[in-house]
Amino acid sequence: MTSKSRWKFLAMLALVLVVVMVWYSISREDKYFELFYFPISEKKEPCFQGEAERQASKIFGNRSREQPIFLQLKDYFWVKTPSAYELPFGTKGSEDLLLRVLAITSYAIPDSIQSLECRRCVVVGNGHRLRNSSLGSVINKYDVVIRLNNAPVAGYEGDVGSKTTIRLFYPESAHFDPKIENNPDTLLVLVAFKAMDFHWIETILSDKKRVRKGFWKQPPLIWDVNPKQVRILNPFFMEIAADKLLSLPIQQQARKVKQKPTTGLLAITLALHLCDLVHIAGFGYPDAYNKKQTIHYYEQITLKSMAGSGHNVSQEALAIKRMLEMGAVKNLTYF
Ligand SMILES: CC(=O)N[C@H]1[C@H]([C@H](O)[C@H](O)CO)O[C@](OP(=O)(O)OC[C@H]2O[C@@H](n3ccc(N)nc3=O)[C@H](O)[C@@H]2O)(C(=O)O)C[C@@H]1O
Ligand SMILES: CC(=O)N[C@@H]1[C@@H](O)[C@H](O[C@@H]2O[C@H](CO)[C@H](O)[C@H](O)[C@H]2O)[C@@H](CO)O[C@H]1O
Repeated sequence: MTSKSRWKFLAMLALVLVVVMVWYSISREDKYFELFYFPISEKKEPCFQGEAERQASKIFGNRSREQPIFLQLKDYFWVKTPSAYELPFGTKGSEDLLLRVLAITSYAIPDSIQSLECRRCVVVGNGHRLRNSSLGSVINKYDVVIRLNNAPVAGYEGDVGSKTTIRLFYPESAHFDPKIENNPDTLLVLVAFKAMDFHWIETILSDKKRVRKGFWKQPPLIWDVNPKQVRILNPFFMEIAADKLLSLPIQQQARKVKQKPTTGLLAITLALHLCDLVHIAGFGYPDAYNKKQTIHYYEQITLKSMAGSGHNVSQEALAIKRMLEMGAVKNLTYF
């Protein structure tokens, strides 16, 4: 081989190598995107009865199958269901307050959900990734749309939809006018973190004397809702989200800032037990060094606002990635 043709040969070899490397990295990226973001088709995703429950048992074990989604009066009135943990992971010590709340609220899963052959659910996180996503009409097509805290819908319908089947909240995160951001039949599901949260909902619903102290932010004192639409989430789901997804210690009395799952991670845990198919949207925080990036789709606040909240967002991201990788949930936004 002359030196000229040797060079030609080497150049060809280098070119082939570059092509192979580019192809390999593109195909890997495709796989990555398929895992953490999946393209939305016009057709409804096929739904398989019991699929989410099968996935849930891999993550959370079989104990969760027997647990009611919402707390029931009979478990506290006729039998005194013992709980191993205090709020937010159990009801130990809060039974009397809880009993009064359960006497005026309901626990039933509405017929509109109960009668579905297969329950397609979407959990809408409050993340900035929903902004300009145009996912509104896609979100509205799910049978059950789960929203969190005071996340607005009015004015953001194009990106987040307008249907709200279930909204998780606690006193400090309750919207002051629940009629604006919900549908007439939205289930308002209280996530209790402390005994005062039960006291708050009782005084609001039975129009008793309000207590202002004991909250980290002033909750509504007048709240125009029908008690029949209020449910109390079984704290068992907080326990398993903390234990199985984040490996947090459940008994942690000595610690100053108690670590706990975010309401969104709790909602995914709930959905895996209530639904047959679980999709998520609007999850994911900016990197810690991204100090100016706003975190919500509806307001300008940064990660700094979450200091002292007791959440480990990087650990949560790993937990969500794990659920995406195993196919337990699918993501409508990127992750
Ligand atoms: C200041 C403060 O305490 N902020 C907390 C707020 C606040 O209390 C409410 O918005 C009411 O005003 O609530 C939280 O969360 P927040 O209401 O912000 O968001 C709801 C859930 O969406 C997911 N999320 C949000 C933003 C983002 N960039 N990525 C996300 O994945 C999370 O799973 C989150 O749970 C909460 O309840 O978890 C957690 C936040 O720490
Ligand atoms: C002891 C106490 O009240 N701690 C408060 C935290 O619960 C609260 O975190 C907030 O507590 C909520 C429950 O009440 C939710 O878990 C929410 O995700 C979380 O951010 C932070 C908010 O800045 O303020 C502290 O004083």
